[in-house]
Amino acid sequence: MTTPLKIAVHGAAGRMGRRVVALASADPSVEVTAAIENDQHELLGADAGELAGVDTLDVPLASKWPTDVDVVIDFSLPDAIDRCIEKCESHDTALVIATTGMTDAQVERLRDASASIPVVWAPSMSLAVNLTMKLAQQITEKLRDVPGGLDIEIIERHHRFKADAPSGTALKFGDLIAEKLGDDTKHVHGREGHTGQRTRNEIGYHAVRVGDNPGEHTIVFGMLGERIELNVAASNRDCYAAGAIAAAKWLIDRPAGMYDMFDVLEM
Ligand SMILES: NC(=O)C1=CN([C@@H]2O[C@H](COP(=O)(O)OP(=O)(O)OC[C@H]3O[C@@H](n4cnc5c(N)ncnc54)[C@H](O)[C@@H]3O)[C@@H](O)[C@H]2O)C=CC1
Ligand SMILES: O=C(O)C1=N[C@H](C(=O)O)C[C@H](O)C1
Repeated sequence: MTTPLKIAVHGAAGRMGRRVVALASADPSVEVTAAIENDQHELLGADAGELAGVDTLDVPLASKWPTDVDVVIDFSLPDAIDRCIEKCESHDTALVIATTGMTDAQVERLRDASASIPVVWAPSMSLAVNLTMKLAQQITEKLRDVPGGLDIEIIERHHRFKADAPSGTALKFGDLIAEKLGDDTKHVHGREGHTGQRTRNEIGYHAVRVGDNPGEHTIVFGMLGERIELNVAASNRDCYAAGAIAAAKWLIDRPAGMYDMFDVLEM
């Protein structure tokens, strides 16, 4: 048997961090060796397995950066990202980064780091979401020049606790669709007041925050006379956690570089 991949979960006490710990603890090919949290977290010292609702792992929630780790899986907050990138770089550790809402400067910093460490960065680790992104691009390509015009709007729904809007996934859908629409695409966030008629080159974004929704995206392709709606919805967070663990396993044999879930899923 090969040695299990040593994983550190960054943001281990969060909604996603706990699911990563839970799924990883049931997978013999990986081992959670560290559970990183912010230095003010009230649960520091608690066992990461117990927090995740599985067996005790003897891995305490800690803020100190661990040493013996193959891959860091990050589901945290933008404020925590600078340290995470810096530590992965200085420890020469592969990084799967799932946090959304990063600033442009942080994305630049991540790109710099990927010159020396392998990084998977994706706003959604879900197989279904990434497949839907490809479908959205295909539909856009086919309908872009349809007589009467094509209107594309992205509606995302998430739980009330989500801190960023629109979702990272909605923004990525928009960027991928814009690649097929052309350079003059305008990204329009919500509409209010006397907006005038919709222009032909815009993508509209609408962020709904309700209850405990773990993530849902609907891409509306509206034409005169008919429309297509692509809907992809999570029933729980395990699609993201499983995707992140798959990304960690895939990443470990790669050279330094910036990868995404299309690379991991070979799409
Ligand atoms: N790429 C993907 O597939 C997905 C991405 N996300 C993103 O992941 C992020 C986390 O989502 P949730 O788990 O729902 O949020 P959450 O708020 O439940 O968890 C974030 C965790 O990060 C911790 N944290 C804050 N500062 C830290 C620091 N300095 N060091 C280490 N940990 C720190 C918090 O204490 C908290 O436990 C969000 O940006 C969300 O949009 C969420 C689901 C899927
Ligand atoms: O915060 C969440 O929950 C999610 N965030 C990601 C995003 O912003 O795209 C991915 C997923 O939709 C869940």
